[in-house]
Amino acid sequence: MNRAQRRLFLGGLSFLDSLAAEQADVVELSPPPEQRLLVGNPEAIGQIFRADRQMHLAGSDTLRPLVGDRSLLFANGTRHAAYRQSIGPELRGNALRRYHSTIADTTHAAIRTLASGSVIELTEWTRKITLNVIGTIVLGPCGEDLLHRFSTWVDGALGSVPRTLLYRYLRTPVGLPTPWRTFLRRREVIDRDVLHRARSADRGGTVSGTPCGTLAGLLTSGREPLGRLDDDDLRDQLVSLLFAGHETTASATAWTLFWLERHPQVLADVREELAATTSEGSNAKDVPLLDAVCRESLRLTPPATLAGNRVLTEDWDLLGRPTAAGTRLTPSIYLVHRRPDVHPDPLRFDPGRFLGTRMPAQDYLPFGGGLRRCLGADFAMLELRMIVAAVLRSLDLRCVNPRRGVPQLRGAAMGPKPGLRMEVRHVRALPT
Ligand code: HEM
Repeated sequence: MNRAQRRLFLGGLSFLDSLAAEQADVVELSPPPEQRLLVGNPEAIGQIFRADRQMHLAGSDTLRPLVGDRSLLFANGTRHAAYRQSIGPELRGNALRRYHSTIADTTHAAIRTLASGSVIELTEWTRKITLNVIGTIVLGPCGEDLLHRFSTWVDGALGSVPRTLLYRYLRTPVGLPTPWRTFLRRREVIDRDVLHRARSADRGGTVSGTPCGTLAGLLTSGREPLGRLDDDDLRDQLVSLLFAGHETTASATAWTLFWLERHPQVLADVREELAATTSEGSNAKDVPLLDAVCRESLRLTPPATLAGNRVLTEDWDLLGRPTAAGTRLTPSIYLVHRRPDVHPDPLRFDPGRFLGTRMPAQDYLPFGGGLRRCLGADFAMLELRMIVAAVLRSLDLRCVNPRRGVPQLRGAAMGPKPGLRMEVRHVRALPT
């Protein structure tokens, strides 16, 4: 690990902020022969995404023990294409309609637990909602217990920088109890339970409707191009979807609610928009301002600061800079979103940037891009709009400690600092 890499790992966002201040284009994190470049130039990132077929995705050492070696997040070539071909259609277009009631019911249930005057830890609250939603979509109704244990397990590894450091660098299988051994012990139980649920869904035990009523049903159906998955493969895909499908969305929802609370005029305008429609936020066209608010929140505080690490499979030319095969390229979403030459006054929350215009993919990339663009992007936008709309329709929130509304990394995801709290000022009746 060289100095820049150490600064990225230990300093995290403060290091990225210093690079953003100088509008860094390409930063060497480690020298050849295992060169690693952090890329903050939109043109270069566009070039990388367009050449994704010439790249090989290197997984993340932090996430690998969580999601497994065979995770679709790290797959390459035909296997990667098969995962995308199988799962992708379930997470976009008309297929999204069947998730509306899950998102609405889960959000309403979470709102019903709140009384006027109560105080919530914002990201914990949004995380519960998004984990319940993705849990239902992946495994079917699966009860709080399994999801709670899943969440505790992830938290043990990624919940804070010291925890992540211990989990990542003290991976000794024997000796004193370490976070790593606790992690492995918990993983064993979770794997068993997740597989059990998926296989019983396979037998029609818990999932109503078609065998593909859940993503587990789809993955256990044996359909081509994936074919039959053995237990290890199935486990890795289920845990990957549960993980990727809730952490980032929870952060995005918390950020959006936070930014709205900090900008009362925007909040009033969104409420007016909602008052003029019966929409639950499922269709972006019915709520253009709310949609713009969600997009601006993803720009200013992107839950994923980096896209996946791409490794060049042949010599290349990156913005006129000769770059050898084997170089690892990491596109930085955070750096692009904070460039004043791309987003004037980048630290200002201004949803107007997204009203009536489409930003070029290389300038705005909360979901990455190219062949690896987030498979759940459309689903995530749907969920984000629907949760925020339901909250605004039924709750008035006031931030108790806005100073905690600053970004902090949690593994790969960037959320508000833990402990950011909202007081529930007023609760309005929900639709029955
Ligand atoms: C606001 C929420 C989300 C954000 C910001 C986000 C962001 C990202 C990013 C940056 C990537 C890497 C793309 C690249 O390397 O170019 C990614 C990949 C992925 N995401 Fe998401 N994501 C979100 C929600 C979700 C959800 C809800 C799901 C599942 C239902 C999901 C599933 C995936 C999968 C499977 C991949 C791997 C795609 C591949 O390698 O082919 N994500 N996401």
